[in-house]
This record gives sequence, structure tokens and C-alpha cells, in this order.
Amino acid sequence: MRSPKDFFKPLCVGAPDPVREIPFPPSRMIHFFDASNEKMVAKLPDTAAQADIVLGNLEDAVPVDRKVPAREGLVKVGKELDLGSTQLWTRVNALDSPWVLDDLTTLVTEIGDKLDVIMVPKVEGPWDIHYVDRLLAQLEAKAGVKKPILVHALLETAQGVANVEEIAAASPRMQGMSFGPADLAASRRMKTTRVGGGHPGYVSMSDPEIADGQIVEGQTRITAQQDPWHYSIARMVDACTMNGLLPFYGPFGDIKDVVACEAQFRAAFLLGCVGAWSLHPVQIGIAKKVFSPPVDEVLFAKKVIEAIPDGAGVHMIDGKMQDDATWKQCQVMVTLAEMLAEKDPELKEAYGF
Ligand SMILES: CC(=O)SCCNC(=O)CCNC(=O)[C@H](O)C(C)(C)COP(=O)(O)OP(=O)(O)OC[C@H]1O[C@@H](n2cnc3c(N)ncnc32)[C@H](O)[C@@H]1OP(=O)(O)O
Ligand SMILES: O=CC(=O)O
Ligand SMILES: [Mg+2]
Repeated sequence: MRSPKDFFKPLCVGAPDPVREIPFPPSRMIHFFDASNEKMVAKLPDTAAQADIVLGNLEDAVPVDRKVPAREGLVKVGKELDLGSTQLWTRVNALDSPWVLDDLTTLVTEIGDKLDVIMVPKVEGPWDIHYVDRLLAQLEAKAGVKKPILVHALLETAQGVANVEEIAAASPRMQGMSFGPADLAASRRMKTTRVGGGHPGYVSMSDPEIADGQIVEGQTRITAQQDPWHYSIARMVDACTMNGLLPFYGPFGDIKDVVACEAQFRAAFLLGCVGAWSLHPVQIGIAKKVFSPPVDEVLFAKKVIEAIPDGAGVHMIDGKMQDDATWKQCQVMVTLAEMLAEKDPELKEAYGF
């Protein structure tokens, strides 16, 4: 980590000053598109009207022979399309790949004033962020970019998870993190073939019935599927929150299983994630549903705040104990609801703002 005294100094003469607070516009989903796919680009204005963030993906899922068209397509998108208030992000290729230098150089010099955030995959430690941080400052200075481009780390290796706190604190450019269960499973040598979600083999089990000191044979034991990602997502949320960054759940690969996708997104929402990736248009709606606070909870939170304006003391509201801690939870809920209501007239009406 750089000296606290220098933390907010630009890393290149002529680069913009780093931000002191990470902006938090609506961020319920990061919608992935491949800018070398003409169909996806043609639909982008419509997609952007639905999504909070659209991300031009250059890394995994873009084959080697489309790396350059995907990059060039994204430049065209940045230059030619008006995405309104929807943020434009990219995921560049990994830092150990031969494409990333051209990704960063081209994108910052060509559309650096249009890109809000650059997602860096497979971040292993603060050194990866330091590399990108300095390079971005040099490129911003060269291109005359006025607003610093923020960096989002993709947490998808065992080493990245082990270093998550240092990664979060590595630079004032750090905007947030996404949790990448697919590469993380590979990195950990987990015996799975999935992209996110649970696994029927990862269960806890009730105790056996015993008779005459022996386990009864053939009995049915109650099992419950467990969440293999709980520990790492919770660590990511803590690391992000303590540094003022935004945590996201990443991809859910079983596109047809919308019910399990919703369950995975909801688990992440309840743990503190602000959004998740959408890989397919159907997942935009799921993320919107999950990451917009439920109407009944918002109405209850508003009631608590109205009844206890300063959050002091202990109170009973609708049979539930309320004190400073529950009041703070209500503030989180209502602040988020107010922000989303500004973007979404239906939510505004439902929340009663
Ligand atoms: C582990 C990771 O790194 S995850 C991140 C990397 N992966 C990605 O970015 C994948 C992005 N998503 C996709 O490529 C696609 O959604 C796929 C391959 C998963 C499925 O694609 P398809 O089989 O074409 O899905 P499907 O037939 O349901 O598509 C329906 C329509 O939605 C469109 N569509 C699909 N995905 C997207 C998308 N991400 N954005 C915009 N439009 C899309 C299709 O072009 C199709 O359009 P059409 O009706 O005009 O023909
Ligand atoms: O890139 C995402 C992942 O899950 O891997
Ligand atoms: Mg990955």
C-alpha cells in the first residue's frame, strides 16, 4: 500500500485527482455483452434502458479470433451510442495475457471519457491493482481524460480470496469487486462443472437413528444443501465495505434455471452485495427484482425511521424490538430505495416516495 500521505495523489503528472468517495449510482446488475456480436450491439440501446450497468466483455467467452473485434466494437459503442444514465464498463483480458496492454491503451485513449469502470479479472493481490493504477494514470494523462477511471477487481482465484483485504485497499481507484465462482472453483480444484449456485453433493445431514447402539441401516436422513460460496462472498463484502467499495455477485451460468439464479442472487443480496452479473437478458429482470429492496421491507423501514427520527433508545414497532442497530438497517434500506426510485417510476410509486 502506498504511504497514507500520498494515497490521493495522482500517479502521473497530468492525470486526474483520484476520487475520495466511490460513487454509488443504481448498480443492481452488470450486464455482459460482446461488442463483436452484431446482434448484441444492435440491441444495446434497449438493453441499456433496462440495465443499470452494461459491460463490454473482452476476456473469457470472447474467443481468441474475436479479441480485436470485441475491443474495436467497444470503442465504436463508446463513441457512437448514447447510453443515457446507464454506466459503461469493460472487462479487459487478464494481466498475464498478451491482449491486456492493447485493451487498456486503446480503450483509455479512445473512449476513456466514456468508460466508468474497468473490471480486471483474476486479481491475485495488491500488486495487480498497482500495475493497472499507474498505467491508467499514464494513459489518462496522455489522453487528457478528466474523470479518473475506476477499477473493479474480479475475485476468482484462491490467492485473490486470501489477499482480498489488501486488494480492496490497494488504490483510491478501487470501485468494487465481483465474486467469480467459475474460475474460483477451478483455482481451488473444486470438483464441480458449474458457474455459481449450489451443488447437490454439498450438504449437511441429520444425525442417524441409533438402535441397540448401532446405526439403523437403510434409514432416510434429512439433508440440506449448503452454500459453498458463503465464506468467500462474506469476506469480499467485509473487505469492500470497510474500504467504501461496492461488492457484487458474479455469474450464474444455468441461464434456464431462473429460480436457482434468483436464489443465488438473493443470498448475495442478503449478505450485502449491491448487484450481480447478468449474462442473458432474462437475468436483468431477476437482478432488478432481487436487488431492489422489497416493498414491504421499505415501508416498514420508513415507519421505523418516522417513529424514531434519531434512532435513540429502544422501541416496539409492530411487535418487533427496534434500537440503534435496526434503525441503521432501516436507513440502508430506505437510502437504497430512494436512489432506485429516482431511476424507476414503478418502484417510486410502490415505495411511496
Ligand atoms: C464465467 C464468466 O466469465 S461469465 C462472463 C462471460 N460470459 C458471457 O459474457 C456470456 C454472455 N452471454 C452470452 O453470450 C449468451 O447469453 C449465451 C451464449 C449464454 C446464450 O446465448 P443464446 O444461446 O443466443 O441465448 P438465447 O437464444 O436465449 O438468446 C435470446 C436472444 O437474446 C440475445 N442475447 C443473449 N445474450 C445476450 C446478452 N448478454 N446481451 C444481449 N443480448 C443477448 C441473443 O442474441 C438472442 O437474440 P435474438 O432473439 O435477437 O436472436
Ligand atoms: O469470471 C467469472 C468467473 O466466475 O470465473
Ligand atoms: Mg472468470
